[in-house]
Amino acid sequence: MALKVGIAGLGAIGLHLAKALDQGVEGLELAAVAARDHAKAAANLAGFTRKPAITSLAGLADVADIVVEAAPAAVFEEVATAAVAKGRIFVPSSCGALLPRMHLIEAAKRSGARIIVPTGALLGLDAVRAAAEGDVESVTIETRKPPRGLVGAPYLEKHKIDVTVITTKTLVFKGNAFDAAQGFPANVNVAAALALAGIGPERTMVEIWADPEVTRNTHTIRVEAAAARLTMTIENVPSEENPRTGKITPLSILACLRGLTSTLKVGS
Ligand SMILES: NC(=O)C1=CN([C@@H]2O[C@H](COP(=O)(O)OP(=O)(O)OC[C@H]3O[C@@H](n4cnc5c(N)ncnc54)[C@H](O)[C@@H]3O)[C@@H](O)[C@H]2O)C=CC1
Ligand SMILES: O=C([O-])CC(=O)C(=O)O
Repeated sequence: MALKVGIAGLGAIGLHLAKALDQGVEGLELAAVAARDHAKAAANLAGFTRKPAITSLAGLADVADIVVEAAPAAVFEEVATAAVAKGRIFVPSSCGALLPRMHLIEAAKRSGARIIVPTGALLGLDAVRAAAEGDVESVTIETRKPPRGLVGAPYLEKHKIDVTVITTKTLVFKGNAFDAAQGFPANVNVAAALALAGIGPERTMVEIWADPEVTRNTHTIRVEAAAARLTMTIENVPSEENPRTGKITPLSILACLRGLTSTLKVGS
């Protein structure tokens, strides 16, 4: 029997994922979505072969085996708490919001839920996890985004940094992954995923650059470990709906969901 999928948020990630699931993915069935604007959601779902139910954020966990969160970080808790309490498989996009809520992992242990953080807009988490089974000296991530992809970040507002007037590449943040995720909740979920894969949010170091010369959301990770040295870069095409979000993100989540049911699974 197919696993039922519920998606919170029908934006750059959620709508693409919903469309892909509606086109048919073996072992998975789109059962429900939660959206802020129900009329808009109904219009977006009009052409779907099998229309999913439209539920509340918490209501997804009542009907879905797998709850994918693809909404703003501000509503993360509502989706996550219900999914974990009901023992579902919870797949967060806003994984930066998980860092200050690690109690959800204890709650998941009690309920039998699983929390599966997708690689999302990043790369190489298989190698980082493997390296972290041994000794790791350092993990860093350098993120470069076109300035418009950083607008609205609470850290920039707090420090009165106006990225729209930047004309040369500028380092706007340097610190650990925990602080990066709090200051840039819509920009560096990748840093949170990297931290969770490797040596944790306090030791994972992050640089965020506003760079008018880049057209892609670019992330470079560097790992110094006893077993290997890794340097990897991904250059993501920003999505039309939300320039903060790379187009690869819904594809990565789809690949992650396929891995939950497929007979052949590649990568750790
Ligand atoms: N893990 C990763 O690698 C990445 C994570 N993200 C994160 O994923 C999340 C989703 O990203 P996008 O799809 O680009 O955002 P988006 O802004 O395009 O879409 C979010 C959707 O959630 C809806 N929404 C807002 N409040 C809601 C509510 N109360 N109930 C239901 N729906 C609600 C909005 O109407 C919108 O359609 C964001 O937190 C983003 O920062 C984005 C890119 C990469
Ligand atoms: O899409 C990207 O390049 C990364 C991103 O927004 C995030 O990690 O939140």
